[in-house]
Amino acid sequence: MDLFDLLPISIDSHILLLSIIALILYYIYSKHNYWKNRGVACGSTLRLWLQLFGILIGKIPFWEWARDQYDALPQHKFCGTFTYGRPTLLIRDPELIKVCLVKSFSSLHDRCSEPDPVYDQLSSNLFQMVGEKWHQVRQKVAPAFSPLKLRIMYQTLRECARELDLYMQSMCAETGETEICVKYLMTNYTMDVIGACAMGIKCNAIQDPECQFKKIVDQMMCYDLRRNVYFLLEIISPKLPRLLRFKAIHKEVEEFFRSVVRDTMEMKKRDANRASARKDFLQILMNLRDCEQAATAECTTGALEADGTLFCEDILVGMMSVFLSAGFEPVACTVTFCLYELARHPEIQQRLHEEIKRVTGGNIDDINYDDLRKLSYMEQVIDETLRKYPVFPCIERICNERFILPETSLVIEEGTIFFVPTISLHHDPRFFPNPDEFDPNRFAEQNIDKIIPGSYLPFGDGPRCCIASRMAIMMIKTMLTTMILSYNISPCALTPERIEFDRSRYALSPPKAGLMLRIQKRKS
Ligand code: HEM
Repeated sequence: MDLFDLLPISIDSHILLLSIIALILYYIYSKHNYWKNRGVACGSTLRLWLQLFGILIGKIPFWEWARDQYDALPQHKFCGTFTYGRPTLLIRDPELIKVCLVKSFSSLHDRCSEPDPVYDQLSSNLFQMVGEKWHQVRQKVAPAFSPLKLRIMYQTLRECARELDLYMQSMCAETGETEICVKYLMTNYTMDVIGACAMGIKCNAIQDPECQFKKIVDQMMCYDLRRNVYFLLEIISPKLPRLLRFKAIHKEVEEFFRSVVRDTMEMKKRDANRASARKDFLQILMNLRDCEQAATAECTTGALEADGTLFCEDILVGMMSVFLSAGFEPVACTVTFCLYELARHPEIQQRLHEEIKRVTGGNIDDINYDDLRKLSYMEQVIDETLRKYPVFPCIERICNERFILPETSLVIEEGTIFFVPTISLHHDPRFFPNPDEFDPNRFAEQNIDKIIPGSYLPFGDGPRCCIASRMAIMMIKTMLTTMILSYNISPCALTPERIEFDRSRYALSPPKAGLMLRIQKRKS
């Protein structure tokens, strides 16, 4: 009796099984040689594939995989790896990162996942768009984030901040203090802000934390098996998910967004003539769509092709979904991390409080847009928070044409993925000495020149960087001013010594169980 006789399958099945295993091993081996044959350093293949399996089943977050690859080959400027079957170049050198993201943009202008408007309606968004269409949409949408537009938007932020303050006052009403899950509080508040700025809708997440809107947006930022399988299929071949009719997003999420955007557009049309109508992003996109429709009606042979409409309903829905999901989590997480560090560093919090008091005159209702710009120490604190906790921990690009990696003779094939592990750069002692220490002084005027270009990338770099970085900083500043001017933040018995990140999120996120801090009303 041999080993095979013990197994409950036939000899044909054994041969099939062994052939499949042999094929997989051959595939892995041949992939490993891909970089070796090109003279590019590459880490252990077995470890890499085990990690990728861990990502697929949701046990390892992507950023941990990238960090591991970065640490494996410390003496190299870049190293070869694989994202499932796709050759991937992980860049470790700040100068080369700058070159790739900025100078070589024409060869590296897209991210890995392509939109498929027919099959996945939420994918028609700025984050996923590729090529010329991305370029045109970005150009048209960028003015919505100009300082002038932000100044108008600031009024909406202040209204939301007032609600946050009222909520905090009610929490501290009895004893003057409370212990609160700041992640939960900031997530709800950010949802209200993003809902109001993006679509002019009142989510009321602070008052009603169970609101459906928040649940849906929250779901979009979570790793789950469905998403990971989709990602795997897409990396094997971008057309594969479509062929298999497999979607990354649950149908209910897509339908929810579509109906919210449709209803809000209807409401806006009805309110169009009212002076109080809000100037939110949806309104800006609707105006762009109206201009486009008018231009197409006047001139059918214009710059846009017959099927090249930029602002159709799918794009409006997709853009709203990305503004909500890309905006909500990073802002909420950054403020949570910041409050945690301020609680642990009372001297930094004190200096920040003094600055806010000096700049604003101490009255929360008097804080205006220009005051925010004068808060230079707060900027240092935010920069350091984003250094220690880069909520977007990796930047990715896909090579859209064969090109030679600058300053090398390495030919990069079309379809190769480029990975920049921001989290590793921000924690590399070569660029940031004592990286675990929270030290806003790194970003003080006299030290700013010591930061090596390409080593600090919280908002990415080059033409494809975060379109809303100024808006994000304005939101974070508004939240911090509201909290720090009137409340003292300190650790409580449940505050952890070290933060364990939530491994089920795309973004670097505080622990799933929450992050508890003590909040006391200040006396003056
Ligand atoms: C602390 C807050 C935020 C951080 C740290 C952050 C960071 C980033 C990063 C790293 C990227 C990728 C950049 C690259 O690939 O080079 C990105 C892209 C993007 N972000 Fe943000 N972001 C934040 C807030 C927001 C907000 C509030 C919105 C919208 C309301 C937003 C909308 C976008 C969009 C649409 C893109 C894609 C841009 C494009 O491909 O053209 N982000 N963000």
